[in-house]
Amino acid sequence: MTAAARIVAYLGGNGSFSEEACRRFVPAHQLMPLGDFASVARAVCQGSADLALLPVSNSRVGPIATVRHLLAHPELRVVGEQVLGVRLHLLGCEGADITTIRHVSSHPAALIQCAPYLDGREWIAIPAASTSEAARQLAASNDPSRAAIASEAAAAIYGLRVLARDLQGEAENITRFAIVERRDQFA
Ligand SMILES: O=C(O)C(=O)C[C@]1(C(=O)O)C=C[C@@H](O)C=C1
Repeated sequence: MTAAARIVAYLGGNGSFSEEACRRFVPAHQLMPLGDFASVARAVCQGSADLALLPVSNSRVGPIATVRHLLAHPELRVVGEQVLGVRLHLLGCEGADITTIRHVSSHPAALIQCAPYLDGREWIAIPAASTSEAARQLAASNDPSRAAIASEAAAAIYGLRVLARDLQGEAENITRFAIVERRDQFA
């Protein structure tokens, strides 16, 4: 990564794991949250962002196919990699507890990471654009039959309660992030 980079694009809004990765691994950069991985990659290709952080693989899920595909774009190059430990919690609104939940929403990668916890529960899993978006939508719905799987930071930001902690279980749950630049940026 070069010293000249200033704007970093990433998936999610406040409280996403990608945001946590940005704050840790590329601090002092201006954050540009976007709604999906393709928009993040496009922002770097088109020059509206100087770099991007994208999750490339997870210790439970394996490679994140969509992101691998985007990173094959000839205008992009990976300039660094960092790993983030991911702790996933079940969040609910006021009045919710484990017995009121019927639907659970999160990013598909997070839902897979929690499969051992979710298996055997008769909850309907609803994919969301990111863990933080699942938390934001839950807070807006204020519906005690719904839950989101997201970070502790997302619980605080969206005023949600943590109903159950560490759904990823005890084994290490690590997501590897790629730091990406436009290939010709400093040519
Ligand atoms: O949804 C988020 O919070 C993200 O940053 C995405 C993402 C991913 O796609 O792997 C990042 C880290 C975790 O593995 C779960 C979700």
